[in-house]
Amino acid sequence: MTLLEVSGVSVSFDGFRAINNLSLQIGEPELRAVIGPNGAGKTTFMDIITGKTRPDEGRVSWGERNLSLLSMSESQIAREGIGRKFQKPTVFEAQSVRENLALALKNKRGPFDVLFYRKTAEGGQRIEAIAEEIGLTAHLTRRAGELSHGQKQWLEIGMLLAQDPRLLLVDEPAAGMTPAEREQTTDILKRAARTRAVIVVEHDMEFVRRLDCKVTVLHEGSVLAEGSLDHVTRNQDVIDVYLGR
Ligand SMILES: Nc1ncnc2c1ncn2[C@@H]1O[C@H](COP(=O)(O)OP(=O)(O)OP(=O)(O)O)[C@@H](O)[C@H]1O
Repeated sequence: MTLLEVSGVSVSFDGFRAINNLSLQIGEPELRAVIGPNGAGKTTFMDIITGKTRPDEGRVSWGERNLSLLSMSESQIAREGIGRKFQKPTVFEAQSVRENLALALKNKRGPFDVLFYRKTAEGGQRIEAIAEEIGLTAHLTRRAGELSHGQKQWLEIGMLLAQDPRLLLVDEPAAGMTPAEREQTTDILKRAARTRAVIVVEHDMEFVRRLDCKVTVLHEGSVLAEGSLDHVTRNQDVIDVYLGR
């Protein structure tokens, strides 16, 4: 089913159209990569979905009831189940990996989770399961500040997964990672996208290839091409504006 539908969205900053009549749909579950040259509008696109930037025109509808995200605040959107991973990891460095995950579980969206979360066996099991999912089982007792850059990124992805998002937005996860970390990151994102929608903005083509998913190429605030990576990289417009430079 379609989870997110962006249609005819435009936004200008000081007369410059950063997003120009943008339309795209994301399914549930789905893994989607969004690529495009600098200034194509990738960050602004995510800012619109999360409610940080309000478009001048268009619609953004969400879920089976086609709710308009444009009439919701940033925190309402987060409670709807839209999580965002920024480029820079923001984990609690002085706390252990386990404590970081426990904190994220405690702050889980939804009224019941906040009221009834206890240090229960179930909470412990969830932490173990998430640690397994992000490949940090062997590091649960370590201070987050001691982790490598890649491990911190995984921990933050784990903290977002603890909130059980329906849509996870991930901004340039490969940046600053070693090749081995990149490989593990693609595995984590692919696994996460089995049960939810995950949108990954990424410049690294090798990384996008390994994600092995549908790709949307943005250019000047609109969709230039969409399809498999092979399909879009054969597109002459994509070669001209993005790949051939
Ligand atoms: N708040 C703002 N005020 C003015 N201009 C902005 C603002 N936000 C974005 N822009 C402009 O809108 C255009 C799109 O920017 P955006 O950051 O969305 O592109 P991007 O595809 O994420 O680029 P990059 O790959 O460099 O991160 C750019 O020309 C940028 O300078």
